[in-house]
Order: sequence, then C-alpha cells, then structure tokens
Amino acid sequence: MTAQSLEQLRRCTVAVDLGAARTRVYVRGSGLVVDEPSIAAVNTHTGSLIAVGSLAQQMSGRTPKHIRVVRPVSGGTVVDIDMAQRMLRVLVSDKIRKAWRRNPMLRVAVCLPHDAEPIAQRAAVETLTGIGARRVELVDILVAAAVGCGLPVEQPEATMIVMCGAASTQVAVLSLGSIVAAEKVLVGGDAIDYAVVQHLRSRHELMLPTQGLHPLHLALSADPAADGAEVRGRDVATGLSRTVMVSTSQVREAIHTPLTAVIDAIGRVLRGCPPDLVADLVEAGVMLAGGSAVLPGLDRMIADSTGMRVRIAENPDVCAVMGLGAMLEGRVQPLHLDPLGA
Ligand SMILES: Nc1ncnc2c1ncn2[C@@H]1O[C@H](COP(=O)(O)OP(=O)(O)OP(=O)(O)O)[C@@H](O)[C@H]1O
Repeated sequence: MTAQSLEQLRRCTVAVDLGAARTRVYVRGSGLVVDEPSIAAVNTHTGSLIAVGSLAQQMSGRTPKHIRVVRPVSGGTVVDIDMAQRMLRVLVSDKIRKAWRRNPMLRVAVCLPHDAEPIAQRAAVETLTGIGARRVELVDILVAAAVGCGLPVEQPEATMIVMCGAASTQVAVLSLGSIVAAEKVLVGGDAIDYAVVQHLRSRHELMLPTQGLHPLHLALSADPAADGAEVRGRDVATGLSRTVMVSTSQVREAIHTPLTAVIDAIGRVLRGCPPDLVADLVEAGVMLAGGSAVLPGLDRMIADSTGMRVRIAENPDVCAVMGLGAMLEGRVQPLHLDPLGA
C-alpha cells in the first residue's frame, strides 16, 4: 500500500465488503453498521423485494412458489448488479443516509477478492455508483483483512494471512504493505458444508436442512473419542424425518478433501516466497481470518501440516471490513522510505 493509495482511502466515508455469505458496511466515525447475510427474497409475480439480510435467510428453503430467495453475490463477485443495489439500499438505508446527505461527493472503499477479474471490479464499481457513490476505491481483500487482524503489514517483515470465506480461501504473504505471494482456491465454508451434506446423503441416505450443519460443527470440536452429534434430516427414500448419530471421525473424513485443497494452497504460497520471508514466518506464524476460520480443528490441521504457529484473528469474520475502516479512519501509517539520493 503506497502512501498515495492510503491518502485516497482516507477520503472515503464508507467501506463495503460484499461477501458471498455476508455484506458488511463500515461508516467513518460510526464503525460497523451492517453485518447481514447477502440474501434477498423477491416476489416473482410482482418483482418486488420482500426481505433482505437475516429475514430473507430465515425464508430460505421455506418459501411458497411465488417467493424466490436469491444471492446477488457469488464467489465474492456481484453477479446480479440490480439485485445487489436493491439489497444494499435496504440494508444501509437509515444507517448511512446521514453520511450520504452530508457528503454528496461520497467516496466508497470496497474490498474485492485477490486478483479479481476486471469484470468483477466493474460490477462492484457499478453496484456502488448505482446507489450514489461518486468514486469507488478498490482494495485487495487480503490487504484489508491483514490490516483488520492487526498484522504489521507496512513493516519489512513477512506476515501470512489465510482468509477462509464462504466461497473461497485466499492465502497471502505480505511485506512492506504489498502482497509478495498469494493464492486463491475456490474452496471455502460452503464447500466444506457441501462435503458434509453429500456424505450424509450417501452414507446415511439423509437430506440435511441448512440449519442442521451447526451440530456437525459442534461435533468437530468435541473430543474425537466422543460419540459425535445427533442430526435430524429427511430420509431420501421415504421423505420422512429421521435422526442419525454422526461421529466426529466421519465428519473429519468428509471434509478432508476440501481442507487438503486449503493446505496445498498454503504450501504453494510458501514455495513462492523468498527464503528470508519464510524464515520470518517461522517466528510470526499464520493468521486465520474469515467466517470459516473458527471451523473447529482447522487451526490445528494447518499447524500440523505446516509446522507453523497458527492464530485465529480476534473477530475473524469482520477483519476485512474493519481493515478498510482502519484505513479510512487514518489509523494505518505508511512506512516512509527515505530515498538515499544516490
Ligand atoms: N461457527 C462456525 N463454524 C464453522 N463455519 C462457520 C461458522 N460461522 C460461520 N462459518 C462459515 O463461514 C462462512 C462465511 O464466512 P464469511 O463471513 O467470511 O464469508 P464472506 O466474506 O461472505 O465470503 P467470501 O469471502 O467467500 O465472499 C460460511 O461458509 C459459514 O458456514
């Protein structure tokens, strides 16, 4: 991050993280004002918006035919600009109206997945300008999250962040405010949940409701010797409700493949780093951020396979937007490198 780009971010009033699972909005001077699921419910007859955020999430899987629950953000990219704008307008309505009114030249900072395609960048800019932003600054989510975790990204020392989101896991090594090496794999919390759902379907012939995944996360945190968790779902053949006991070892086996993809990505990033930075990381360790960072046992698995110390950020799910917030509040100081004048 150059001093110039930090200067541009300082002129922003609002920071937005449009995630595949959740939308977060930070307003300068007010803090985090929105943290809601990136979901909208629409009446297909009239086209009108019925609900957004948590309320729309509650409707998911329970709607009559004329109501459709949609996700305007997929894989960290806005795929339905019109719906994303309508959702954002409702989510931020009263929270940033004041900021908007006070500042008709509103500048907004948005974090995007690492190496976002130009089309994804344009979709984010169009979404925000469509709801009133005059200028949109784009920031790599890995830089924003590293700042939000409190990592010393501006220093000449390596820091490693693993951002475990819903749609993807992104890994980076940063030094002197920039990304030295990074990787993105399209495996996140959703793929891990899907692996568990598929396992239950094939092994127990059980279809799981979305809410049923929580006991499985708890089962993972239990003692491996414990029995596991009771899970209620629908029998694939009869359609009737049924309960099965799922053991911790079965859940671990089911999520082994997606987690291996994450471990492999970390390995590739380490191999792409100069040896001096890898030596720094032995001391500094790895920081886990993103909603899936709290998946029980993930930190231990990464520590075992890399031999490095692994920490989970204090509020891992909101690191990226809080990092953007820190930049617009001016809490991130660029490192001034004095030219030697040679
Ligand atoms: N307690 C928990 N245990 C395990 N997984 C969890 C827990 N809480 C949230 N998750 C997972 O975290 C993911 C959401 O993470 P996050 O809020 O970082 O997503 P996002 O920023 O919207 O996603 P992306 O960065 O991929 O766009 C979901 O897949 C969810 O299942």
